[in-house]
Amino acid sequence: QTQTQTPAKPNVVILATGGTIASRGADSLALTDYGLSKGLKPVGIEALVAAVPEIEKFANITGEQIFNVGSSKLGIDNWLTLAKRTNEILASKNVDGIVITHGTDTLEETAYFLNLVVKSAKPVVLVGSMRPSTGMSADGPLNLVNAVALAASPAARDKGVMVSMNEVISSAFSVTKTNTTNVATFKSLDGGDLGYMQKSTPFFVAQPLKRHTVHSEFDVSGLQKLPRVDINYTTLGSDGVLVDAAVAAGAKGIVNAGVGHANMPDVTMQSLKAAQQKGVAIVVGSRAMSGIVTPTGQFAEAGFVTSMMHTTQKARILLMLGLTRTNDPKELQRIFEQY
Ligand SMILES: NC(=O)C[C@H](N)C(=O)O
Repeated sequence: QTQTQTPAKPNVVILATGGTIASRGADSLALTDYGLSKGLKPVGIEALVAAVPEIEKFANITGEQIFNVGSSKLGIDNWLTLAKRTNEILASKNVDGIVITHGTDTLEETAYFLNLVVKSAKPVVLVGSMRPSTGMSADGPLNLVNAVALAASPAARDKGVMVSMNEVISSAFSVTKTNTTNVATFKSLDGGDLGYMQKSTPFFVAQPLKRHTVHSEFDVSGLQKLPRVDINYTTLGSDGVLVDAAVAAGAKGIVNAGVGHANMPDVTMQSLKAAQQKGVAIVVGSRAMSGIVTPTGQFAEAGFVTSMMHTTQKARILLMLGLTRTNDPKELQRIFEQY
């Protein structure tokens, strides 16, 4: 008599950090006012998992509550804790992938940070929801099922940190939140989407070409903090007052969100040059949502680093990590071109 062995299910850990996916509203139509601001305690990881027994189909699940806050309340200390715990979990032979539930407001930032500091090729998937768990047509349950299915899939290995929302798979490098409340809020800028989730199966169409995870030189394992980096937002008629304030506050780096191909008023340029004289690393980027800022003209002459294809919020993260290794503008420019 022969026995056919069913292949063992993958093991996926869900690390829960909070956000709308873990929030409750007063009623099913409370889609923008919910959660702690309404005095309603968040849902814990056990309840999140219990609400979607379908995930058992794809993986054996272990849940862990690491934080339970809205993502606008997270700080750099949370990032370091999350990165260290993620690396610990992924180092285990018994873990095949990880899902991180997260508020959507800063989800792209945490995804990109982890994309640079996770030391594993195993799938890492960030997921959230736009509607609270109690909301009508809540998007959290299907998002969570798809995220687990993606993290359990061997096809998702070595794709860098991914975001799985609304049946789309995005890379940490490209993804950004584009709408305050709509469930289709996450869009991929330069680089495009990685693929789709359909029937809870990943269908990839692309893979990231930028350095990430096991291909990254950044390591936060011994770090307790990151260098302060501030962003200055440029508008018609803006000046350098906030750049000067950032220097006074102890910034080690400043990302200027310029207009167009990183352009800015002359007074802003003067403040950035003065900051550079004091040893502050300057990255010039653009408030435009896509495109490249290459090192040309006045910025190259000033020895500023250019943001390449990073939005300013991601340029800030890359500069924070870059500054843990060097403050040589040439090396930082190399980093902005490779990641
Ligand atoms: N949809 C969400 O998750 C938004 C929420 N305010 C958060 O980022 O925590």
